[in-house]
Amino acid sequence: MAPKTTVSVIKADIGGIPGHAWVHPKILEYASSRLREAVKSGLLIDYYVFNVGDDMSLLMTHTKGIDNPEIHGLAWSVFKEATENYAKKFKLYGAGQDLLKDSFSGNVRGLGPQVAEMEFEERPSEPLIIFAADKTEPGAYNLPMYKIFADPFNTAGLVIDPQMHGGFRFEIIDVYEGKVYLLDAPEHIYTILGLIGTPGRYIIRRVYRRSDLTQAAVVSVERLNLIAGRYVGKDDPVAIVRAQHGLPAVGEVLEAFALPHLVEGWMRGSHTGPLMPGKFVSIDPANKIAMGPKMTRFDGPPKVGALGFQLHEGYLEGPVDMFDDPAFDFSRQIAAFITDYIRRMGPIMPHRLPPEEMEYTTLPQILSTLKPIPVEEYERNRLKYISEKISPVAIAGGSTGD
Ligand SMILES: O=P(O)(O)OC[C@H]1O[C@](O)(COP(=O)(O)O)[C@@H](O)[C@@H]1O
Ligand SMILES: [Mg+2]
Repeated sequence: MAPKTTVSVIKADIGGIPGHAWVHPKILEYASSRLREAVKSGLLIDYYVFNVGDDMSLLMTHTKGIDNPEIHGLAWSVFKEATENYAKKFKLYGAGQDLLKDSFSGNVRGLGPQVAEMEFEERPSEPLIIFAADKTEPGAYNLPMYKIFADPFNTAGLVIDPQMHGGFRFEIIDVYEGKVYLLDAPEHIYTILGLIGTPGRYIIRRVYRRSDLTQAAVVSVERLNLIAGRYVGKDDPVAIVRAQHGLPAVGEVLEAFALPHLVEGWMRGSHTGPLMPGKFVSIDPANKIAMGPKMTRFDGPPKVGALGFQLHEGYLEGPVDMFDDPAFDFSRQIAAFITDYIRRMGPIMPHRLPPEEMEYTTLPQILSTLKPIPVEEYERNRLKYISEKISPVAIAGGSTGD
């Protein structure tokens, strides 16, 4: 059997410049130098460091398999030391934000960083697209993943290519209950949609070609708020998709991002907004660094970046910035238009998220200071209540400052 290659993407927000907009170039340089050493020592075959917004991703190739303590340990130490030596020193905003626990015990899952990893035997040619998004959550990939692997109006190959005609198997995780649903397209598409239409809870985590169980995609599914029990930013997710030769073509993978669908996240993790396909600002092949899109308007809008590679024996040829093309300018304009439109709703739902999703934000702290009056009691004494100089509702639990 041919040796297998593992592709790991581990990402964390360890501090932004300014605020939550971008990653400091020195942090990317530091991470690149650490991963270069890991190549020299033989732990990694190849790597690339990049960011989208304030999240830094470490793309690493090796032969150690998924969930490997040495690979996870390397990522953890890069994030930890970059936090200590750069983010804290420069007083970057939210230094160490995603490093939720102090002790590392072999795996970064559950500690804050997002992880997407896949181990596979390389095909004769292996195109890969790596996605990273900021100001949103793992369920943001539900709709594109569904389109790529189950929607013939997106992916012509589902109709035309005999290797794909048997469809794909979706692994969907319920992040609240810790349960997995395995469902097949096309037979179960209505059930799949019934689940993934709730992207905050049911997340497409892996996709397999049914004819031979080739894994085609993996998405990171860590939910920070569920780990931390409080608002610590959104779970800006990463994903890996393999393309071509019996899997969706590169263009079919990208097609799913042409219409900027609405996702949860954006400002304070509390708003719905369009997922804009973003362009990278610069690519530095010598240092293996790609500097990604910035978060600007209302800390967004939520953005996704896509880097394309050809993989060979673990080496990464590329990247190609896949959304840096006039074909996606129109998508960006649509996203800008939706941004402008939806922003006019201000703090009103559905622009602001529903109460269940606000549970982990700071809004409950504000609302809990109010002491509303029972309706009957109020109706009996309405004149007394309305004549009070300052609202008796706000005053009862301490002024909210309104
Ligand atoms: O840290 P603060 O000033 O309380 O602000 C909350 C911040 O949380 C965020 O939602 C964090 O975004 P990230 O999840 O990308 O870190 C920003 O939109 C916002 O600026
Ligand atoms: Mg972020």
